[in-house]
Amino acid sequence: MTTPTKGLEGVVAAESSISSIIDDQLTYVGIPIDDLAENASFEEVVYLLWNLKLPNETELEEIRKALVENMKVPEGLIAHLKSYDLKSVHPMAALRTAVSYMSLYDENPEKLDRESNLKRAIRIQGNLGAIVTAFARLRNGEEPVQPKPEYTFAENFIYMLNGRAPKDIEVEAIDKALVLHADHELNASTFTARVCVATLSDMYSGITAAIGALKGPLHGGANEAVMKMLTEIGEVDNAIPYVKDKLANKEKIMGMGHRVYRNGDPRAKHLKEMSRQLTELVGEEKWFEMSIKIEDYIKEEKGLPANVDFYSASVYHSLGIDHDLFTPIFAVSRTSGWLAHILEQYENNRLIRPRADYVGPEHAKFIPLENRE
Ligand SMILES: CC(=O)SCCNC(=O)CCNC(=O)[C@H](O)C(C)(C)COP(=O)(O)OP(=O)(O)OC[C@H]1O[C@@H](n2cnc3c(N)ncnc32)[C@H](O)[C@@H]1OP(=O)(O)O
Ligand SMILES: O=C([O-])CC(=O)C(=O)O
Repeated sequence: MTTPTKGLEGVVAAESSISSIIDDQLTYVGIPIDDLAENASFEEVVYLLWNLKLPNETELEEIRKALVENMKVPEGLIAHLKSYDLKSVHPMAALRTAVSYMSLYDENPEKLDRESNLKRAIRIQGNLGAIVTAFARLRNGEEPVQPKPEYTFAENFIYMLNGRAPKDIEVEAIDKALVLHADHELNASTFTARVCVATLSDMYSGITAAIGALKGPLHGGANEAVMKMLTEIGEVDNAIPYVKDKLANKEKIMGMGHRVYRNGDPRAKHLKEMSRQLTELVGEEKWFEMSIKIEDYIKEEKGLPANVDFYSASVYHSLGIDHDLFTPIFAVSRTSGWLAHILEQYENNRLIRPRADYVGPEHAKFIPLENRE
C-alpha cells in the first residue's frame, strides 16, 4: 500500500466543470471570480453553477422568482425551529438539523433524476435563507418575516433578517459576499457532500453533511473565530503583541493561511475593500486597521495570506450581524456550490471509497472480558 498523503493535500479526487483554482486564480465555469464579484448577482451565480452557463434575462428572472418563492418560511419549519433551545443552540447546529428535518417534507427524496433534483435544489437554496433568518429572529423573540416577491435573494435575506427595507450598501455587501463564497472546487465541505451522495443517498443528506463540515473553525467556522479574535484584541495597538503571543504558543491565527492558495486568496481583496468602506461608514475603522496589521504581519512572518474568512468578519460585523450568524451566511452561499457538485456527482457517479494504511497492532489476541484490566 502506498504512503497516504496527510490531509489528501494535492490529491486530485474528482473531475469537475464547476469551479477551478489554477495558479491562484479562481473561476466559476471558467469565468474569473473578479468579473463575477464586480458584475454578477447571486442568482446569476446560482444559475451558472447549476447549468454551467450564464442565464439570459428570462432565465434569470425565472430563477430569482423561484428562489424567492422558496424563501417563504414553511409553517412546519417555524414550529420546528421554535422547539429548539433558541438561546443556547449554535445557529450552525440549528441549520444542520433544520435541513435534515426538511427532507421529511419531501414526498420522495430518493427520486434522483436531474429534473427532480433541480426542483429540490431551488427548494433547499431558498429555504436555507429562510431558516437562517427565521432562526435569528425567533431567538430575539421576533416573528419570522416573509420574503417580498419583487426583491432579489440578497435583498430578501437582509429584509428577512432585519424586518426592514435593506439599504443599498447592505445589498451590495451581502450580494458580493454570497457571490464570493458560492463555490470553491473540492474544499472540505464540498468533498463531504460528494462523498455522501456518491452512496446514492439523497440531496438533504449531502447538504446536512456539508453543513457539518463547514461548521469547523479550520473551514467556514473561521469567520466567526476571526471576529472573536478581533474582539479579544480590542484596540489596534494590541494587534501585533496579540498575534506574536499566539504564534509563540503555536496557535493559529484565524482567517490566515490556505491549503491551495500560496500567494493570496483572490476573494479576500474584494472583502477587504468592502470592509474598508463599511467600517468607515459605521465609524469603526479600528476593525479594518487591526485586520490590516495582522494580515501584513502574518504575511511577513509566516508567508501566509489572508483567506476569504478574514475580511468577511469585519464586513458582517459592520452590517450589525450577530457573530454566530457569519458561518450560516457562508453556508447559505455555499449551498449553491454544494448543490452544483451534488448534481455533478449524481450525473457521473461512482462510490467514493479510498483506502487506509493500517498502522495499528497486528496479530492481537482476543482477551475474555473477565481477564481484561
Ligand atoms: C473558507 C476556508 O475554509 S478558508 C480557511 C479557513 N481556516 C482558517 O482561517 C483557520 C486558520 N488556518 C489554518 O488552520 C490553515 O492555514 C488551513 C487549515 C486553512 C490550511 O491548513 P494546511 O494546508 O493543512 O496547513 P497546516 O495547518 O498543515 O499548516 C502548515 C504550516 O503553516 C502554519 N500555519 C498554517 N496556517 C496558520 C495560521 N492561520 N496561523 C499560524 N500558522 C499557520 C502551521 O502551523 C504549519 O506550520 P509548521 O509547518 O511549522 O507546523
Ligand atoms: O478551498 C478550501 O480549502 C477552503 C476555502 O477557501 C473555501 O471552501 O472557500
